[in-house]
Amino acid sequence: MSDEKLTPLRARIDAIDAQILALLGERAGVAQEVGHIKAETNAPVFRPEREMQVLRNVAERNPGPLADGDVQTIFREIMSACRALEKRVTVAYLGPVGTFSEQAVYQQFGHAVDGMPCASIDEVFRAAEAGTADFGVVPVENSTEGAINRTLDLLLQTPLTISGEVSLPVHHSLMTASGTMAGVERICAHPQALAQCQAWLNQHYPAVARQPVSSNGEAARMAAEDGTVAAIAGEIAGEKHGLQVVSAHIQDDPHNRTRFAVIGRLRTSPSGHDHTSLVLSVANKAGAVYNLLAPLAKHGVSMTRFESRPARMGTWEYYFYVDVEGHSDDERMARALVELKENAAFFKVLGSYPCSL
Ligand SMILES: C=C(O[C@@H]1C=C(C(=O)O)C=C[C@H]1O)C(=O)O
Repeated sequence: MSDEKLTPLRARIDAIDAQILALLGERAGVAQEVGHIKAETNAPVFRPEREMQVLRNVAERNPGPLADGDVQTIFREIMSACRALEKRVTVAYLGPVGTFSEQAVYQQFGHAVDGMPCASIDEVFRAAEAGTADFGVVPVENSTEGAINRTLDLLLQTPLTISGEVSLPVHHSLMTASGTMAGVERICAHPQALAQCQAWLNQHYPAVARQPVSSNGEAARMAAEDGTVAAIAGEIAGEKHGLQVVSAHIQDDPHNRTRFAVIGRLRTSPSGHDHTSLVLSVANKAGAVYNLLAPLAKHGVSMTRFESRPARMGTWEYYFYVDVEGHSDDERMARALVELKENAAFFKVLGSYPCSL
């Protein structure tokens, strides 16, 4: 390769980088000014609806050849760093480090945040409720395995609201310290991950014992210390513990995704493309659910999710977790919600938030 040809191109890249750097500095200065105004009025630093609008804008204006998703990743980090100049937010998540929940934190907030790994979903709620963390990130549903019931139960009681959602592709790998399955006696992972890889495991390692553990991160940690253990986890968790991949993408559904909720005290304003999450319940009689949901159809509000959970207090039969398109401040939605509330024995708006990218 001739450096003669590369040298002038590299000089151009250096000159462009200098311009980018100067503009980044200018942008950060403006963000600091925003920060001062927010501090005077005690306004929230993190504005998910505004950040989502910026990300949608850059995808729309992207001249190429960079992919929209890559440009958005860059701008997410720019906003994260700018926001950290106003105030660094602390975000609790289901740990340990290296979990998909941690990835979801970075997907929503960028890397200029203080992550707070918690031992359980309950602890994430507690940290956000007590104010030790500004926000929490909890898994809500998986496309293969369905609802994360503990999260649904805790959402019912919490005074927090959902201020954002994150949808992550979840790819699992089988990993060991050596990169081979020689000497492996058990395959460890979180029960959800074992379930998501069930058919693949039955086909490839039917004779190896499967052991559910508290998280995939914990499985990766065990595999790093013990040559008889193989872990199923995301490759980031494997890298953190120095594991090598035996087989990649072993989840039964190649489109496997997990949806996470961002919980906090912040009531997110409309972004123009939002979801609203509700919990409802009705007395157990014929046609009750049909009547309950009628206001949505009447006001043209589309439902994107309907999930039921048995009520364990005895008063009502089921709680319905319903997601609809739009923001609770939208006129049509506000009218539908008033009527829904009249029909419901239990009614709670969990929050309105921008749809994930
Ligand atoms: C600068 C602001 O504060 C934060 C940082 C943003 C950014 O860097 O673009 C956007 C929204 C906020 O989370 C703002 O509210 O506009």
